[in-house]
Formats: sequence, C-alpha cells, structure tokens
Amino acid sequence: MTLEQTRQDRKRSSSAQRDDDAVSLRADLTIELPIRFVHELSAAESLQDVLDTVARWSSTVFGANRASITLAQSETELTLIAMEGNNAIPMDQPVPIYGTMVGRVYRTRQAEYTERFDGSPDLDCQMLSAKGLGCCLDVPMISGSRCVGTMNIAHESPNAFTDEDRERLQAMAHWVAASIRIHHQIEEMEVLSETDPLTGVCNRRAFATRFATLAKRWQRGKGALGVALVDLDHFKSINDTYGHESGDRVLVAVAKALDASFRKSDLIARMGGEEFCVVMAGVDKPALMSALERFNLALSELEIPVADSVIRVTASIGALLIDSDGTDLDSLVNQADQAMYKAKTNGRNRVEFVHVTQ
Ligand SMILES: Nc1nc2c(ncn2[C@@H]2O[C@H](COP(=O)(O)OP(=O)(O)OP(=O)(O)O)[C@@H](O)[C@H]2O)c(=O)[nH]1
Repeated sequence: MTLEQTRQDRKRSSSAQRDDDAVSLRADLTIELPIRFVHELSAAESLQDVLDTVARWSSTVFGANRASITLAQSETELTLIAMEGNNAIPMDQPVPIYGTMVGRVYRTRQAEYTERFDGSPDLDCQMLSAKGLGCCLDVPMISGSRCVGTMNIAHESPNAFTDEDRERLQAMAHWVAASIRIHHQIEEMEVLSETDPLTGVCNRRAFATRFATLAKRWQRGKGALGVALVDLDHFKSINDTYGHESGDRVLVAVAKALDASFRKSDLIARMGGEEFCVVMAGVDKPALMSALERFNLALSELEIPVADSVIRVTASIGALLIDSDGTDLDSLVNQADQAMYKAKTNGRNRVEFVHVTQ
C-alpha cells in the first residue's frame, strides 16, 4: 500500500469515527437536564449544596424513590454525604467498603445493577430491601485516576431501571466527581495560602481574617480577649552558630510547643521571622498568664539536637488583655509589640503584661 493510500484510509476511518461520535453524541443529547436543576446548581454555595441538589434532582430525573451519594472516607468505609427520599440507610451510618454493593462498586469502579434484592448477600441491599425498596443501581464517581465515591438510585419496584438510566447516571456521576475534585483542590489551595509553609501555623496574611472571626465570636461571649506576641531571644545567634537549617528546626519545634500549650480554639500565627502571635478569646488575666506559663515551661524543656550538642531557646512575650468591644487589630498588635520590647529590654525570657481598655 502506498503512503497516499494509507493516508486516504486513515482519513476515511477517522471520518467514520467522527460519524459514530456524532451518532452517539445525538444519543447522549437525549439526557435532558431540567433547567431548574441547572439554576439550582449554579446557586449552590458549597460542595454540600451541590451534592444535595444532585441527590434531590437525581431522584426526580430517574423517578427513583431514593437517591444517595457516598464519598470515600477511609480505607474501610464510605460515608453518606447526600440523600433524598427513603431513609433506608441513615445518613450517619458508615457504609463498609467490604460486604456492600456500594463498597464493591467503589473498589472495582464498575457500575452494578441489582434488579431485585431477593437473597442478596450485600448489607446495603438488605437494608434497602427491609425498607420496602425493590432494586438499585450504583455507579462509581471517577475523576482522573481517582474514584471519589459512588452515586446510587433505588426504586420500590424490582427491575425499574434501564440500560439507558445506567448510562445517564454514570454520566452524571462523572460530572459530580469532577466537581468534587475541583472543590477539594480549591479547599487545599485555600489551606495552603493561609498556612506558613515552614511551621504549619496560620500565616500573617490569614491572621487578620481569622482574628476578625475570633473577635466577632468573642464579642458575643464572656471573658476578655488575650493577645500574646512571642519573640524568640537571640535567634540570630542560633542561625549564625548552627546554620539556617537548624534555625528552621527551632521554629518548627516552637510552633509545636505553641500548638500544644494553647486551646484548639486559640489562634496561633507566625507573624514573620522568629515572631509568633497567639490570640485567645474569653480569658481573664489568670487564664492568660497560666497559658503563657505552660508555653514557657514547654519552651524550657525543648532541646533541638545539633551535631554534638543541643539548642535551647527562650522567648520574650508581650501580653495584653482587652475587655471592651471595638478591637482594632493593628493597634492591639502594636501594643503587644511594645510590651514585647519591654520584655526584651528588661532582660528577655519574660512576659510583660498590659491591660487595655479601649
Ligand atoms: N532559620 C530561620 N531564620 C529566620 C527566618 N526568618 C527570619 N530569620 C532570622 O531570624 C533572625 C532574627 O534576628 P533578630 O531580629 O536580630 O532577633 P534576635 O536575634 O532574636 O534578637 P532579639 O529578638 O533581640 O532577642 C535573623 O537572623 C533572621 O535572618 C526563618 O524562616 N528561618
């Protein structure tokens, strides 16, 4: 065969492929998306909203008595994230990956249709059957190389779904999987953009936003607002003596000590260099001081191994309490900063405290 013949052959076969694609595209177009569904999706403000909308509409689109979406939770369990209709499997019930039809679909990434439940060995099918359902169709939600969970529709009558329903549900599941993945990627990016890459605590950029949220919650609550500016002592000489990499290890260890010393609801941020800020809502002076003592004790016990010795570190802390509304972050940080400098000039390794009333 000449080169020209080969080229002609290829052209013919790719044009035949295009014709086939066009036919299947026309067939795909029989999947009708109700306009209200699309509007509701566009109004969704969170991933949960999207999944609730999809569950609600998939029961309508497929005339199902139950529609549900499960997401991979761990190596052994899926979790029900959205559900519409028959409550045969309650939302708070984990779905085991082994011993269920949904788990099998997730593992094998192959859609399954149980036309009738009689004698089914699968736990989920048995639960659906016990609540009056007759059949169910389950498809994997795959995006890229990952299966993120499955979509399921069930009907009271056995054998209620068609091959076409299976194709449609699968198409919807792929779209939902892509949507879930994008949401997760955005969440990950948000976390990254708010985190100090070295220590894992909140960075300075996100500090103002987190502070605003915390201050708002506090103004409705009891107690005062405590702010502590923590600045490590003679950190430059640690870098100069042991190298920047050792200095970094000190910063990581200090961030861990901060994390262990304060409540989960307190805000810990790295303000830059070797300076951290802690904000506590709903404290009084004894509570603030005992939290700082706890931290100072943790700091005094820190030993960062280097070559043939260990690095020890101390901190100068400027602490303040404010007990009225109208907290201006810059002014609070400034006042904590002044207290911290006082701690430096008064000999370091100490806490200087100011009580502010605005
Ligand atoms: N290893 C490391 N060092 C940093 C980082 N950011 C800032 N530094 C260093 O931190 C040191 C801060 O030095 P100074 O501001 O003089 O403070 P100090 O030596 O702790 O002195 P005092 O605060 O007065 O006790 C500088 O040498 C900076 O280069 C970092 O991410 N990693």
